[in-house]
Amino acid sequence: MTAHIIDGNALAAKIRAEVSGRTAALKARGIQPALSIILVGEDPASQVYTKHKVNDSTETGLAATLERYPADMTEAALVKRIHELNQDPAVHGILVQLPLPKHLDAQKVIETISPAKDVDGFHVASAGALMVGRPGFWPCTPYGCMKMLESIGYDLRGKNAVVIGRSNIVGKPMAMMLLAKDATVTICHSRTRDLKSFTLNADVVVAAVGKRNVLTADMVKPGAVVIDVGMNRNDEGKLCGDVDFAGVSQVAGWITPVPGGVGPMTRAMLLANTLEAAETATAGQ
Ligand SMILES: Nc1nc(=O)c2c([nH]1)NC[C@@H]1CN(c3ccc(C(=O)N[C@@H](CCC(=O)O)C(=O)O)cc3)C=[N+]21
Repeated sequence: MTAHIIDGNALAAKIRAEVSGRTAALKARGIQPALSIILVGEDPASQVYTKHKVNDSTETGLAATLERYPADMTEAALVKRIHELNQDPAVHGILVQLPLPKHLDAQKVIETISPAKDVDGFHVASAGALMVGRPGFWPCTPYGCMKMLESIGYDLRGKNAVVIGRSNIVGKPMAMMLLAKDATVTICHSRTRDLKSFTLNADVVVAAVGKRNVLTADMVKPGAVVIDVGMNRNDEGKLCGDVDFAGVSQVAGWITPVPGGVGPMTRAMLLANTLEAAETATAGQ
């Protein structure tokens, strides 16, 4: 058996096209949707990612501003800048690229972002809203995973979903989104005993650990949907996920590739969240 591939690049392109349409509608009302991205320090991966985000934004008609600050920026200065952006009606979304330099308390910094502009969905208020099913921004990576499931018409009601990983950014919000669709959700993590006993029972597995080959063919129920959130490098320096793709794709029914899976969807959902922020902020204007 060979799994169907869920093409994140293709689905992300579709979402970007929708975003472009909504951007055009806002512009017709004289509103320019705008995203401010803050990058502190020189992390090479962050520089690449933020450049991608600016390019994606420009391509879909959003105005993205990348503000770069030195690695020794103080928390007070960063918080002050975020307060200014919170007050600026021309800015609809604010994103502070992670990781931040060690001397800055990332969660504290994120919580200075107005929840109405928290397009990453990392604010504690956004997390709370997701948990209780109130309106608020959903973190882009798990949100993108839900869109991928939706794209194959997958009905989660009563299904067994296993999330491997319990981060605030992916694992926990992913579990909440699956639960809201009536899946029976299990969160596994580094202290889980006998991971395979859980994954073998899963109709859906989301791997979000950040380690290669966390999920291998012998751990997957035939026909299961496998979503790979991992971003790792193999021995040849090539990008790979948490899932042994070659093996698991022989067993699974559906699988997402890396690259070209969840990554592009994460970026697309950031655009969608920013549009949503702009539409909400300017409703009736
Ligand atoms: N405030 C904040 N928000 C984030 O959303 C955020 C962050 N900080 N810090 C870093 C992580 C990582 N992340 C990725 C998004 C897309 C790809 C992506 O598009 N990957 C491509 C490959 C890109 C490549 O070739 O390197 C793919 O999987 O096909 C990767 C990684 C967002 N993050």
